Amino acid sequence: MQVDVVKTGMLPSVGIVKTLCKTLREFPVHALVVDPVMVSTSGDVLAGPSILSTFREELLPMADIITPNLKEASALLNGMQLETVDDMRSAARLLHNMGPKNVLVKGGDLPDSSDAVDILYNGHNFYELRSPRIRTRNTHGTGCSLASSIAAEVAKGYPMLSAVKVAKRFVETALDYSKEIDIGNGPQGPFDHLLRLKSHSQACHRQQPFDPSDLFLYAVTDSRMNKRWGRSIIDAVKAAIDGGATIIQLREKDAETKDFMESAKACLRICRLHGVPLLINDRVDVAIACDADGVHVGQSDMPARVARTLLGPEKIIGVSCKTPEQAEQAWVDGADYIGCGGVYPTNTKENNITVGLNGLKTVCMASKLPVVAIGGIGVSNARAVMEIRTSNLKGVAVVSALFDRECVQTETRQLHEVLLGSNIGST
Ligand SMILES: Cc1ncc(COP(=O)(O)OP(=O)(O)O)c(N)n1
Ligand SMILES: Cc1nc(C(=O)O)sc1CCOP(=O)(O)O
Ligand SMILES: [Mg+2]
Repeated sequence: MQVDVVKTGMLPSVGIVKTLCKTLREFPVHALVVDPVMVSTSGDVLAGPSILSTFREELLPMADIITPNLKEASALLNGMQLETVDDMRSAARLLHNMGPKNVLVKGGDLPDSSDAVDILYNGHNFYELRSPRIRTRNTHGTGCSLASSIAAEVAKGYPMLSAVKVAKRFVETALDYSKEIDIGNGPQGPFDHLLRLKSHSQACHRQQPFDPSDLFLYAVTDSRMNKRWGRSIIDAVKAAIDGGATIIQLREKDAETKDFMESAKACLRICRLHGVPLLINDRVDVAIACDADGVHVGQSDMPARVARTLLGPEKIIGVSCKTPEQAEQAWVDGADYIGCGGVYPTNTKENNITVGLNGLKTVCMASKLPVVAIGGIGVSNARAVMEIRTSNLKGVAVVSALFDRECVQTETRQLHEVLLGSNIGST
């Protein structure tokens, strides 16, 4: 049997570390994930300092990633004080000099931080991975689970940054899901890894984790418009993809649930063929039932936090936001992106408040999440929207300018050209 990825946990003696390194030299693997377990989250010392030099000299240089917590990073760096995110960056750089390809310094124990901040460094770039801190005593085993999840993602073929993001999201979602569990009397309780089995959403066949550049040309369908122009939702989706749409949302307000599910399944097959994510508007149940790539919810729909628990860590969740406060909440709730509008007045959504370009800019600047602009956008004004030039504005979401037209493919292609000409949003 060929082993692709090895993940190490507690290695309690020099002899064991040396045997492991010798075996890995003899039987090389695609990737080695080293969780340098020395000090547990609860503060117990799990491996003595005598093995530190063997770690530094033999094991770390072989690793594709190491995942120390603050105490472990400090122990590997001769007791270096780690109290701020800047300290974590310095530690990541120093540890990288010891030879691993990637270093993930986990800041779960960082004092005075309302977020859980981890620093990933690959020798070229630092990635500051933040998520809301989940207040619970059920944190036993989070470090091991994170490293194991990274190993599993790498074994599935994902690049390291994606693997770390998915693993972090998994741990965060599992922590949140199991924060109320009350087992035992110790200072820490366990968390429940099986949330996805329980939420019936284990199947995820999307090829890639969410990439914010997918928001570049976001086509949102409308059943009334398709009816008016005598085409099926499936033909509309095909045409939009052929014209260059980079993500599709099915916004079928009038559809019967059964018909909606059938159309969604057919659209999903087309989207998967083209590597284009498919989201469902409002209907988390339909998204789960047809294994869509995610959902888009508004302020009066199912809260994103609940949708996240139901959908699991890998599905895409977008939230409509008109204010910085809503954008902050979307981030706290575990959304992947926000939709901000109406940038211009629209006839597609009744009584929609127009926030204008200024409102869009204000929300973008406040948002920690990528943003897609929506509302009254088409070829004539898409460039002006993208020219507000905030780095997290990734694209435009459009309904009528694509679907209330005779040829969806031509309209989409033209909009695609305008967006490419604006040379923004694709980074
Ligand atoms: C990308 C994107 N942004 C905003 C919306 C609007 O969602 P919501 O406020 O829930 O309104 P409805 O679309 O459900 O009428 C969206 N759908 N997509
Ligand atoms: C669905 C939707 N949401 C909006 C918001 O502001 O949140 S505006 C909107 C309708 C967008 O349609 P069109 O591209 O035809 O203007
Ligand atoms: Mg909605």
